[in-house]
Amino acid sequence: MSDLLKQYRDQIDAIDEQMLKLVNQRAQLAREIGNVKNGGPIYRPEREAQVLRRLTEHNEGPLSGDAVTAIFRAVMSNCRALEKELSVAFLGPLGTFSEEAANKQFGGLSAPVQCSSIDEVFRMVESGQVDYGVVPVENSTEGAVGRTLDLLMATKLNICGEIALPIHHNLLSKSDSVDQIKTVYAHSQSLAQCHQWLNAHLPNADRQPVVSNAEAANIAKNNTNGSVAAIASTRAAELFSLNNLASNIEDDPKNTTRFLILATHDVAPSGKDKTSLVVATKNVPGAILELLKPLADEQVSLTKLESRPSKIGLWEYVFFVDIEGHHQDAAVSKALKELEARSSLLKVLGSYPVAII
Ligand SMILES: O=C(O)C(=O)C[C@]1(C(=O)O)C=C[C@@H](O)C=C1
Repeated sequence: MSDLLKQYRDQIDAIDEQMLKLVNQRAQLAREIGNVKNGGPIYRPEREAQVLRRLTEHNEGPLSGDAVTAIFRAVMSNCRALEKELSVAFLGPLGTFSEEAANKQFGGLSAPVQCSSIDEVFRMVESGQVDYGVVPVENSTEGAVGRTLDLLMATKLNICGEIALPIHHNLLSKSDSVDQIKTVYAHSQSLAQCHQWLNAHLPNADRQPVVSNAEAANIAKNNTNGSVAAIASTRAAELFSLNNLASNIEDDPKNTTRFLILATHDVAPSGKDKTSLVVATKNVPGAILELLKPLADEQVSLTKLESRPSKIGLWEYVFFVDIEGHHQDAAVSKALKELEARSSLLKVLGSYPVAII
C-alpha cells in the first residue's frame, strides 16, 4: 500500500471513530426524548423536516443535498427505532413504488406491512393495527388516484406527511440482451409511461398489462427462455434477481408520484407546510369562485384543486384543495373559518411538512 493511501485511510479511520461516538450520543438523546414524550407520538414529521432542511442548507459538499438527506434520514430512522419500532403499511407486494416511497420517508422500514389494496392500508391504520400508512395520491402524468381521494373523504385519519417520489422505470429480465425480448409485462400505467421507448427499442414485442410491476418482475423471474421482460424499479431488480437491460426508460424524465402518510395524530407546524382540505359547494353558478375568495383575501396560495363526484347527488362535486401553510397559521386559520361559513362541507385532512425531495 502506498504511503499516501495509508495516510488517507488512517484519517478516515479516525473520523469514523468520532462519527461512531457522535452518532451514538445522538441516539442516546433520541432515546431520552422518547421518555419525555410520555406516550405521545414518537414520529414527528415536522421535526424531521426541520432537521433535513437545516442540514441541506448548511451543507458545503462535496456530498450532494440528496446524499446528506439520505444519510440523515437513515440516522433518524435508527434513532427513532430506539424510541419505538414503527409499523408502516403500504400497497404491496415488495418492490412496488409505494414500498420505495415508504422507505424513502421513514429512512428504511423496521416493521413493513404489505397490503393488497389502498382500502386495506386505510383500514390497518384506522384499526390501530399499524402506526402509519402510505398511499399514492397523484402522478404527474396520470393524474389523481381516485380511490385514495374517496377514502380520504370518509376517514377520520390525518395526513401527516407527503412524499414526492421520482418514478424511474427499468427493463428487467433474466436475459442479458434486449434483442431476445418478445413480451414485456408491467402495470398498464407503466406501459403507458414507457410507450415511446418501447416503440423505439422493442417495436415488435407484445405488451402485457398486469396488476403491479412487482407481479411483472415475478413473471420475468419465472421465465426460463429469457424472452420475457418486466418494467419495474431497481429495487424490484434486486428483489427478483433480474438483469437491468435498460435504465430510466420512462418517456417523461420528470415523472413523479406523490404519496400521503396517514396517521391517527395531528402534526405541529414545521415552518414550511401544506394543508389538504375537502370542500363541497352548492351546485350554483359562481360557487367555486365564492369558495376561493377567502383564500385570496388572506393571501393563502392554492397548490392543488381537484374535483371529484361526491357520490351523494348526481352531478354534485366536492373539491380536494391543497393550500400553503399550516392550519394553525393565523392567515390559514382565518381563511378556513370563512371558507367553512360559505361551504356545505369543509374537512381539514391534515397539515404537514412540504415534501423533501
Ligand atoms: O426530536 C424528536 O422528537 C426525536 O424523537 C428525535 C428524532 C431524531 O432522531 O432527530 C427522532 C424521531 C422523530 O421523528 C424526530 C426526531
